[in-house]
Amino acid sequence: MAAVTNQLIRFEGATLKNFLSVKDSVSLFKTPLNFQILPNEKWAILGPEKSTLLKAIASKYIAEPPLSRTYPFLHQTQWPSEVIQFLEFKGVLPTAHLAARYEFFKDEFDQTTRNFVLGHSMNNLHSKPIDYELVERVFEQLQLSGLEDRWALGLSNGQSRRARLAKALIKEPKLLVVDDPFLGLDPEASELVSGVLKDLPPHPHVVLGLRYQDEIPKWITHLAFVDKTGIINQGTCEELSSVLEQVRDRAHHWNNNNTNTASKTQRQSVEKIIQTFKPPHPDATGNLTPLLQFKNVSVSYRGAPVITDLSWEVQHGSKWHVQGNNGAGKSTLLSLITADHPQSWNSSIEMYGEPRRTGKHSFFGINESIGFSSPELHSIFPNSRTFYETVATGFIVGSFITPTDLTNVEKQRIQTYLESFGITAEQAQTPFRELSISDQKLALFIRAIIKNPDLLILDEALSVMEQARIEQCKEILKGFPGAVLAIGHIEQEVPQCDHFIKLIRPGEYIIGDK
Ligand SMILES: Nc1ncnc2c1ncn2[C@@H]1O[C@H](COP(=O)(O)OP(=O)(O)OP(=O)(O)O)[C@@H](O)[C@H]1O
Repeated sequence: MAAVTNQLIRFEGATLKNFLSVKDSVSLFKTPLNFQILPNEKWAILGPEKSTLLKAIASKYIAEPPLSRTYPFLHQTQWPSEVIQFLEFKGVLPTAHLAARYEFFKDEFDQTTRNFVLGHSMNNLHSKPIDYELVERVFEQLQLSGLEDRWALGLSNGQSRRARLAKALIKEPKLLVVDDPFLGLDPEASELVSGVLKDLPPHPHVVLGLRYQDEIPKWITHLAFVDKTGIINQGTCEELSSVLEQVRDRAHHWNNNNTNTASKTQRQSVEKIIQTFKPPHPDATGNLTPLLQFKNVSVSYRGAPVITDLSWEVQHGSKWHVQGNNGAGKSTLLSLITADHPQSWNSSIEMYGEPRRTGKHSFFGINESIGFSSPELHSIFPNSRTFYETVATGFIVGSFITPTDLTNVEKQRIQTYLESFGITAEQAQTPFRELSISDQKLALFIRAIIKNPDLLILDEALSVMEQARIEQCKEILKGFPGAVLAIGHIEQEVPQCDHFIKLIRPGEYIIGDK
């Protein structure tokens, strides 16, 4: 490799190891890494192992031999780990439990968005005092102005992602590594974040992690594709454009390409599971009461309305795309249904034709017939559960404890789903923390559907998955007889729906057919 002194980062025959892992002798990639980034280049890393390479770029893991990974652009007195910010978005800000976002006694425990962003910046990376001008600029650029005094945990998914980026930027890193920068962002917010990352001055340099199906920002100059073997392709966007097309095509035509995925017989077994679904019973007059009804429902936070006079009916088996920009109130709406929201105990909300009432209905009773997956759930799910255990927790409402008394039918049902997704026995026993983010989401998806719920809530449930996994989940949902409410900003990541509800602003909703 040519000796260029101002390289940003250089891997030369580097073998990476995770010294924290029990398998500490195993290298993370099968082949050594040879890779360099120059300061005028803007790289995006793609592929199933993108997060591993991004972490390696961000100075995580051990590189062997010791000088096989270097940061020539850094002053020798600076430790890479102190001047590099690695940002990954595993969902909203982690909380102790799901309902925490919506609780009212939060002030004494929580912090404002401003304090969250400033964090421990007094001890910032260069031990410099906070640059308040930079803070103001970053708040403005990321359109966080107006949210400074709001409770950080109450921020919507998209708002909290922008707040985390702000937090990283005001630490004035020299290198900013961002995995999945656009996930969960509405198209406007994606453009905003892309613009901010593009216009960052040479310091910090930026490296992005993207999925094959993502649109590559025009300002990205180079790409690297990574899988378990290591870097399989690297070069300029132009050089790799046809390879990228081929990869995208392969994923897109997953249904015609059965390698490494479910066989026809396995898919048939899943169909059999779904056929065990109990159909809804019509009343004495032959009418079917809607599964869910909202009758002029309103929600506000400290007087600020989020949902106003919403009336909406969800019929058994109907499939809905819940749409709206970041902060429009989609998660609030769904938390009303799952009774995670304090204002869920509201007689204007009816399920199976019965108005919600405290005393008559309980959180557990309500959720008996609901399955769900969301960014909130993803961020608090216990890391030590294996893939299999994660799915098994779906049989018990509101619990992350693995049931010890699964029936044979339940065990068989889990097995069938795992086989249908091509999950090997070894993967099934892998702890959640060691699964790729795509497979973590898959485990949560199967957990949501495992008990054949009457209502399946998929809040960005397919969003971080690899394309082939998304297609597999969509395929299963096509035959799913329960009702589905799906949130997703990218159409490709939303299952096939017949209806949509679009939240525009409080009091303004569009409800229609797709
Ligand atoms: N506990 C709370 N206190 C104050 N405001 C809140 C609280 N929870 C949510 N909000 C605000 O209500 C609005 C709606 O939030 P919600 O999470 O429902 O939006 P969303 O449509 O799901 O957004 P996203 O697409 O970003 O996930 C946001 O402005 C959010 O900041």
